[in-house]
Amino acid sequence: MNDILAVAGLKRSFTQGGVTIDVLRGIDLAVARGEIVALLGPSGSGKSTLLQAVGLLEGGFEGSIRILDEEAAQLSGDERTRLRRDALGFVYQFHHLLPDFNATENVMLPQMVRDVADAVARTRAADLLTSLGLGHRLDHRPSQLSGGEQQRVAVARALANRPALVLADEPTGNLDERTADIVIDEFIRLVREEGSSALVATHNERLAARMDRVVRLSEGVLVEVAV
Ligand SMILES: Nc1ncnc2c1ncn2[C@@H]1O[C@H](COP(=O)(O)OP(=O)(O)OP(=O)(O)O)[C@@H](O)[C@H]1O
Repeated sequence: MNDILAVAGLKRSFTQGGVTIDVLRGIDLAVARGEIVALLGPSGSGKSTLLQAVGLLEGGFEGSIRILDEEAAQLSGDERTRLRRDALGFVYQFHHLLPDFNATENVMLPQMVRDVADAVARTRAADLLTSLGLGHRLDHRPSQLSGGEQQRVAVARALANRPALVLADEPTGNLDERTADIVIDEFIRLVREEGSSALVATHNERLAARMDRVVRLSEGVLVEVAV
């Protein structure tokens, strides 16, 4: 079984003020080991909703989500947390780095949660940051970094625990075009080097075309897009 992620018949609706919107109407999606898949779709089409379900951050959906062959619906809360911590990495539009910690410490943190020894976590953090061109910024706090640098630290943090799958929600949405290109290329390179896989939500077709495969979320279902 080579799929890191297998989603089948995934549905999610929201009801507010007596009105129900069917955001996900039956999503089928597989991400193979080593594959980088772009998830395209206009604002409000449900990209974040899908990533939150796959990231085991939200319940309330119908259908099947299998990560590394484990069916999410059959797991207890603790088991879901364990699977999320061990198998998934996250990058968001805003970096969400801790302001009082420097770049190295921010990348060490997810490793500390998994009881990785301090020295090992520090070396891993420095290696990742150096690979992303931040070897001269290891001791800088987020406020002392540019937007592109902050986002690269967030990428390093997402990969720190060697996740099988990285979920990225508009990872370059806050960056100018040129910086976005650089960060997404670095992201793709590092995911490949690390032997990880990724599902990347974006509304940017140009960035999507750099990935292995593109799917588009439209009217609550996914359609494959030729690139
Ligand atoms: N908790 C919630 N309660 C009610 N409606 C919600 C909730 N979360 C999302 N929605 C609705 O679901 C739809 C999809 O939202 P979602 O954030 O997944 O879209 P998106 O494609 O990620 O958009 P964007 O590109 O703007 O981030 C929207 O119409 C939104 O209003």
